[in-house]
Amino acid sequence: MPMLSEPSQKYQRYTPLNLPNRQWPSKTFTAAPRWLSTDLRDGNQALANPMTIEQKTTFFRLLVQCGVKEIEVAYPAASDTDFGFVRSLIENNEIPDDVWIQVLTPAREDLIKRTIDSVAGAKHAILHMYNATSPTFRNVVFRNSQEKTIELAVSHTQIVRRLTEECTARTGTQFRYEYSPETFTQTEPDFAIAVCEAVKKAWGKAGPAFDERIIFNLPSTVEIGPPNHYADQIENFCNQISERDHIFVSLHPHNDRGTGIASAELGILGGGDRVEGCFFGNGERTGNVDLVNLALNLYSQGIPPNLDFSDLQTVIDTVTKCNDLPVHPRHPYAGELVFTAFSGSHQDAIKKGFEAQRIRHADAASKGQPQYWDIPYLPVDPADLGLNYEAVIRVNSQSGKGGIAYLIKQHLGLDLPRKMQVAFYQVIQQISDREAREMMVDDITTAFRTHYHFGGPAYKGRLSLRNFRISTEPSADPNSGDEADERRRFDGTVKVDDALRVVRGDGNGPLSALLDALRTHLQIDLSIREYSEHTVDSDAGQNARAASYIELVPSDDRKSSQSWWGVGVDSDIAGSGLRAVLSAVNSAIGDRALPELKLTVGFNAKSGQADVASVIVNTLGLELPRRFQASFFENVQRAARDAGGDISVGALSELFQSSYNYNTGKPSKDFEMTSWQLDHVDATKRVLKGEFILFGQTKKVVGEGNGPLSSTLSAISAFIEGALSIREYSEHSIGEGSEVMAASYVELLYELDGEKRRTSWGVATDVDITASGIRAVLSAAGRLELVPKKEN
Ligand SMILES: CC(=O)SCCNC(=O)CCNC(=O)[C@H](O)C(C)(C)COP(=O)(O)OP(=O)(O)OC[C@H]1O[C@@H](n2cnc3c(N)ncnc32)[C@H](O)[C@@H]1OP(=O)(O)O
Ligand SMILES: CC(C)C(=O)C(=O)O
Repeated sequence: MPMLSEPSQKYQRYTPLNLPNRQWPSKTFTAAPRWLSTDLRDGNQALANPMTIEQKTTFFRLLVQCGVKEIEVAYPAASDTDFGFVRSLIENNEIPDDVWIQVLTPAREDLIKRTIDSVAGAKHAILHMYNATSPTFRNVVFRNSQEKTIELAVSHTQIVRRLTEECTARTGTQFRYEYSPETFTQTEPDFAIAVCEAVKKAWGKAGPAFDERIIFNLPSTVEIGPPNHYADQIENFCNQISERDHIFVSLHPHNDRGTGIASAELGILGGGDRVEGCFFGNGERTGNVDLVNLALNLYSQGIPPNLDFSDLQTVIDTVTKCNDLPVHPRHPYAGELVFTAFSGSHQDAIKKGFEAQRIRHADAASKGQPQYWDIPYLPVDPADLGLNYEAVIRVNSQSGKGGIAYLIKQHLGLDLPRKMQVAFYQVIQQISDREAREMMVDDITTAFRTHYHFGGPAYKGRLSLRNFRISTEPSADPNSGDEADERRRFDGTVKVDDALRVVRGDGNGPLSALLDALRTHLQIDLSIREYSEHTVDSDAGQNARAASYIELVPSDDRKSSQSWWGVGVDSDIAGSGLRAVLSAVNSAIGDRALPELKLTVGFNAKSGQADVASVIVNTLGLELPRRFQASFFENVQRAARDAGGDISVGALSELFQSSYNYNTGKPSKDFEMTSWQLDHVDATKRVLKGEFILFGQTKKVVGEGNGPLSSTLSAISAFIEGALSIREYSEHSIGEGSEVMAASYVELLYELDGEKRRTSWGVATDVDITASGIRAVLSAAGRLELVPKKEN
């Protein structure tokens, strides 16, 4: 049958109360109500497969753990399982002393008796009896008049009193009494009050103390009106009932209209003291009111809910397992999507909110003021519920730059500049549009690493920085007298595709010097349009690193609409900037062919120092320091003159090896180390003992210094005239993993009375870095034509 065009012919409106002085609309929440969980009764009776004793026990323990102090555990007369469950709680001492278990019974003597038997021996129990009071139930279900309905409630309350007192006398169990005029919201208000007055009188023991109060539970058994009507009904009841201070008014909202939460909240404002409900709103039909939701609503208003959901995921997992019902992904607080924003403007606001809050909190902390939570779109902090921020922002085609930047910040620690956010957003948009799916965090960070050639060998671009040195060059105008005019020089080794290139350039800073080097050696002509940097891992103290961001544009078109962004992170600020330049350069060059390093050429009239150094690094793996390059270049030029022009690559590296006695394969050298031992005498004193070949003869040596190199010099000095000192030293690794070796470079200065000072470079490699340093010193010493000490 289709929906009716005139539904008033089928459905009747609720009858509003005439309550001219209603107070609840201007009241606010100040404290949490008492909570009763009816998961194990009203929740359980609504399940296709009611819980087993094991499931009920697990659920009971969870409720206790969350701090629920009144728990309706069963309808014991319904089944042996329910009866047995109550007995097992008591017999296994599962009930803490401050927890009251509650059991429900209809108004039938045999069933009341069995219900009381189920709780006999418990420390505390609430006996809960109900009978329906509304006209339909009176007429249809019970076929009772109003008088008979009151009589049923009164006579069975008297039975409850008698049987509970007998039980107390027998077992010591302390009872409280709860009475429910079932279908309260559909009952004539005056009649509901009349029934409760009669029950109170029949009970005859209600008093003002906590244990003495009678509980009147006023259920919206079926939610038939809006929440303001429920609030009116509760306020009216609270005003009319006698001895209000001898009563706890309990609310028991269902959710047929989807306003169970609102009904409970307005009902509390109307005077309710206590709320009965289920976790995540399980219960008959559309369920009972959700206690988790109600409690966290209070929490988000700064009111302690007296329930602990600090580990909400465990609560969800336990409840869904026991009920065998899922929690909807959009369920307030608990749904898996409720702390998640997919849409761009939400993400942007959340990201800005977190940034602003960090500053606001630091300020409040410094003034000893509360650090209030105020994040757009997030009413509570997921962390308070034991949830992380992982899911706060998820990215799909509806997302914007802000959300993506937030994830990059969260997961890579990088705070992208605004224009770079826009650029990276386009990268993600393209992927997300193309693949028509949500972009997971891994997708985004991988896209970032791939696009910017960032974060490890797997993401390396065509160009990568092997080593570098930045030095200061005096200004081109020596008369300027301005230190700011000093130029910077970049000397470094860059891996270009598969070859290593020694490059150099200068500029007014390290980055422009690198760009100059790339322009000179690789015909890559780009300039910087935007640069920014920040500290990463700022909590890491000395280990903090710098992140740099660079936008490059073609040098001949600084206003170009096309630009390339790059990012670099390094412990050194210059290093991070240089890496950022190469990151952007990698995007800019794409697949473009670069001028090749013609390793077949070796040396010819056009070759410069860098070309020769490039040959050495590619053939021998040695990354010569700049002044070593210059020194060797002079050798090469001399050799080329002698050879009448060009030198092949092979001859060039042989020349290097023979010049510095480096891995020549020749068995004996005039200066070599055959054994060594370095003793650390104290923090600044080392003693080197060993056997060196000096002037072609094996000598036992001893030297002392503050490190291996000075100790080696001291050991040699005993055998020579004049004085040796170290002018420059550097080292680097060659190879990777277990194959790694150390390469050391030393420039020695030799001073001999009456003679010109001489200098020479030496080089050595060894698996041990100390040994490679000692060998490099001997390699340099061997080229200095040292004068042996005259024998005394
Ligand atoms: C709104 C609520 O959630 S109320 C709680 C509902 N929960 C349950 O019903 C779960 C447990 N119930 C049961 O296991 C069974 O209904 C029992 C064991 C209580 C009773 O079973 P039965 O004796 O077979 O009766 P049945 O289930 O058919 O109940 C209907 C009878 O109880 C009467 N009845 C219904 N509610 C009540 C009540 N609160 N007090 C007294 N009698 C009642 C009905 O008028 C009807 O009586 P009739 O047989 O004379 O016409
Ligand atoms: C037994 C009563 C309180 C009940 O569950 C209801 O009316 O929903």
